[in-house]
Amino acid sequence: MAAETLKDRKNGAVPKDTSAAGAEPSADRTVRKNVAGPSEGALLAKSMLMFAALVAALAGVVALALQHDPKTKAAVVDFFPEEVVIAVEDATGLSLLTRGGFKRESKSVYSQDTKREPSVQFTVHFNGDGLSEGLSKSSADYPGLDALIRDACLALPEILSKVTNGDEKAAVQVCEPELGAKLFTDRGRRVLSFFDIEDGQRTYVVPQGLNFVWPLAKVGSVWHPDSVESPVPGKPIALRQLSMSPRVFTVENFMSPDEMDAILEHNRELLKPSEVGFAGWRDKTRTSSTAWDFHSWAARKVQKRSFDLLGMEFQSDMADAVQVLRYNLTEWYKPHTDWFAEKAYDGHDPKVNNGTNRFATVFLYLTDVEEGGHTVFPLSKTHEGYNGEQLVKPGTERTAGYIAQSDAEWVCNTSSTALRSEPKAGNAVLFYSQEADGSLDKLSLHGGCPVIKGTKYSANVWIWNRPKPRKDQAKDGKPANSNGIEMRFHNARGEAVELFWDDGSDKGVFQVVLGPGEYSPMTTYHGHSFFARVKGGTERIFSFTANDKDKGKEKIATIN
Ligand SMILES: O=C(O)CCC(=O)C(=O)O
Ligand SMILES: [Fe+2]
Repeated sequence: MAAETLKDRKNGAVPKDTSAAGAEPSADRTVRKNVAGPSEGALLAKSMLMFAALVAALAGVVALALQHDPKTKAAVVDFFPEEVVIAVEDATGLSLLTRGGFKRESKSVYSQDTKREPSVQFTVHFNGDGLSEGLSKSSADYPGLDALIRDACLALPEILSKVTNGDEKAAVQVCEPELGAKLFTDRGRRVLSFFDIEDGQRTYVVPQGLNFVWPLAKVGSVWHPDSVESPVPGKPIALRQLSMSPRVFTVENFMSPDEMDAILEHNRELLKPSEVGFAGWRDKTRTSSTAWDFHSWAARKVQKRSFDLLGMEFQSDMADAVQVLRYNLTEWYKPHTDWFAEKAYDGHDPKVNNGTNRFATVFLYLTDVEEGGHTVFPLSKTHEGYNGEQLVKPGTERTAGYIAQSDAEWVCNTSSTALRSEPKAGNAVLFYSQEADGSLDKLSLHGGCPVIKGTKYSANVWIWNRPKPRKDQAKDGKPANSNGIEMRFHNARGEAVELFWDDGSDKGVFQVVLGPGEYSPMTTYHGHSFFARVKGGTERIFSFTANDKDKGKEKIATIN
């Protein structure tokens, strides 16, 4: 079975070639102006654009300008292809005067002129952990940032051992900045030198192999990330924490009206029922319509902004195409996880052998919805307004991606206290499919509640923790969409069943849980066999082998 089969089932139509991403948008060139006064920074940035060589001269100019005070000296202390930092040394030591230019990509390098960095006090916490006290550090105690990162990372052995599954050798490696251990501020800025840290700030160490996740504060807290620029002047992007577990945030002011219009314009005519292959038939777990947007400038721009939001470098092979959705009246998407639990490709577990899976979803609200259409998180018990009620049947959370129909209906019901994120044009909801240590988060179960009034347009930006598996890594070696057999399994029994791909082993390869009456679409190939068991049972109650003669037909395999 190909990896795409699972995408088909979970998320609708699968594009033929996810690498066919089209023209890259022009890079979001962000002038960093948090340190310098805006006018100095902007001026400097302009100068640099014209002549990089001017940089050195500029430092001289600044130095000259300051000559009236004999105690001050200026020097270029940090020079990247796209950024310059000029520091002024005065009686109190080195203090930063100005910084301008564009995002840098290289590692921190220190000045040739002066190796001194500012002396700052700050705390270091582990990735994602906004709740502990953290380790108190002073830049003055370290010869450089790398030494600090290594030391702070290794000083958190208990958390570290979760990341490395207790492997001490691995712990030394994942804490090594040369190999990729990083430090971030509590505003999502990658720390490349001590200049990036403000006195008293919290910072987060991210071991090699992991990505930064937004640390948890108090539910209801709001902050403005440094990692991303607002597309709407005067309306800064704000992160509002909705839940601790799963890790969910509203992202306010994430898109401009022009961007939303452009995405809608580009995709309106392309929307098709979310499950492909069978004209006129809709899987009842997902009734929306879908279009995959590889090309529109706006989708690419918002996708890139989503990487910025997450503090990650944009990499096209770490994202799916933007998936645009339309929900008409009563349409919905039953709760599910966005990550792939099934072993459709080698290495679906991010914690094993550099595995990769979906890491985070930035779910875009492209229109307001008059009523309904909320994104619901049925397993959250850490949000405002939750009253302790039993939202889903006990045990559901042990079966990733499964929820009983009646529970799904209940959590969308306005009288339940489940966490629901309101669809509001221009906003997004950010949630993580993985925990800060790289494990898949079963509690990230979520769905789109039925639209009660109006139409909901929205879109998924999916970001993976590492480059996605190549199609030829699918378990059966068959590349995607290689002329497979499109079919559906139907559970006609009154109890939930588990479907397995028969790989010849006793256990088989788990595919999906089918509740009573449920269907699951599947792309498979001639000769491939499947079997089913009653959920939790051991006996095989059904078997099926795909046959090429079923190609192009509405093949349904009924489990009864
Ligand atoms: O429509 C929503 O609010 C959520 C949709 C969703 O979870 C998905 O498309 O994967
Ligand atoms: Fe989803």
